[in-house]
Amino acid sequence: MSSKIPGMQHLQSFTHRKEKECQRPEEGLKNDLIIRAARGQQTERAPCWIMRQAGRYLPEFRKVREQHDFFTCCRDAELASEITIQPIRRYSGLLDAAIIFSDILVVPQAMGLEVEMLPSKGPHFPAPLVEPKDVERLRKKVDVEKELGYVFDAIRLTRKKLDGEVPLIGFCGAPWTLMAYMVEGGGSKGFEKAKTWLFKYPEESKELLQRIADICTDFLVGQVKAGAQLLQVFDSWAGELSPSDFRTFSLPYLRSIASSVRDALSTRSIPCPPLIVFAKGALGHSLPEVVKAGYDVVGLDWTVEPSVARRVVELSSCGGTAYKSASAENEAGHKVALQGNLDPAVLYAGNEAIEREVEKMIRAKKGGFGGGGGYICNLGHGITPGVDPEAVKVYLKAVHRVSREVSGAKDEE
Ligand SMILES: Cc1c2[nH]c(c1CCC(=O)O)Cc1[nH]c(c(CCC(=O)O)c1C)Cc1[nH]c(c(CCC(=O)O)c1C)Cc1[nH]c(c(C)c1CCC(=O)O)C2
Repeated sequence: MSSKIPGMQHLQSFTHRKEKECQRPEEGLKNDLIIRAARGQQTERAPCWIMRQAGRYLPEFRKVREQHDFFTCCRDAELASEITIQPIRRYSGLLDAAIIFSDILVVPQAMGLEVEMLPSKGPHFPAPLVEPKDVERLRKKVDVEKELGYVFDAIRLTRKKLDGEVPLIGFCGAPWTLMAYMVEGGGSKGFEKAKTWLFKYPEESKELLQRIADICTDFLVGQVKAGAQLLQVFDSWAGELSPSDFRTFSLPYLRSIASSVRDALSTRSIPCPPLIVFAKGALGHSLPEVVKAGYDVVGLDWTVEPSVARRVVELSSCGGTAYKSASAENEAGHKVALQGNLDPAVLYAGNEAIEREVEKMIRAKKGGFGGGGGYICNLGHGITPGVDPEAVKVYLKAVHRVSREVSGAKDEE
């Protein structure tokens, strides 16, 4: 049918060709450390990036924000790419990835909910979902190209500007975390409203969670097509759920996203970039389950001991009895890598404390991740606004030094 429309055939084959031409994420990169580490490989040092690295602790970001509203920054490709590159420029040679400047809440916006960013209060939904019938207010079908094309534009422009210096990470929020915002109407202490949904309307909650997961899948696939070279799913509020509720209301949707993104890309013959999952606060009880959720990398917060996480991955991949059911091989067939996990508050404590805590995080004899590869250094959550940018430099330099020392020296300690 469509091929009868003049010019359509050409357009279709063009789109097809463009998709076919989609590169492997590491192609053209001057620094592919993070891609190799994400695939479980040994690296000459641990690659490093920082959650929320483009943000309020940077004076250059605050300067842009004086002139422009938060979501304007997200929607304007020039501004979003500029902000994305700010930390790469400032910490030249010290950061091994950029993350596209945007927010997890662009997905609820795309679904039809209004979200404002209130100064010093954070996100606010003027009309949150109060009960299941409110779901009818959401768009039935979300066209991600139409609603979120501005993110894809920002990714394309940022890739151009980065010119292969470091890879670009795309991201989305996890279904449970997004549902929590959509129902609470903003940040929350106890998540009473969102949890009321889970306990009072479990089936409707699952429907909503799956709907969000499907949009996240389309959104992540679109980001890869636009040039994202790794993807991270942020489940910032995973730790608010009991172990059993996490396995009922969060984990299945994290799995769904990983497998659907892999399927969708493979159908289009597009190589799947490494997938990272960050389920904050849930790993104390569910690390083996998250390790086998279909991601290449599991992000850890600071409540998990690095050496213990290493053991969980090791044991499950060599058929150890402790976690026999957990296969630590992801779908790409390599051992799951780990990311994390310095307490962001360490960055307030001065150079000596930063050096000491980096040593603890990385040296195996101190309980750290060690030098066995398959490790991406990060904080255990986002960097906070009050951090001195100079402290970040001290931190990054310490990571380079210590991780270079331990790298490959599996039994150095
Ligand atoms: C929960 C969450 C949100 N957003 C995000 C999460 C998950 C990560 C996490 O748990 O920290 C993710 C996010 N938000 C932002 C990014 C950009 C890329 C990056 O540098 O990491 C990313 C990856 C920019 C932002 N998103 C926001 C800012 C600051 C807003 C401002 O400039 O006023 C930035 C730079 C606003 C935002 N957006 C959100 C909140 C709660 C807030 C307000 C408080 C805060 O800053 O943390 C929702």
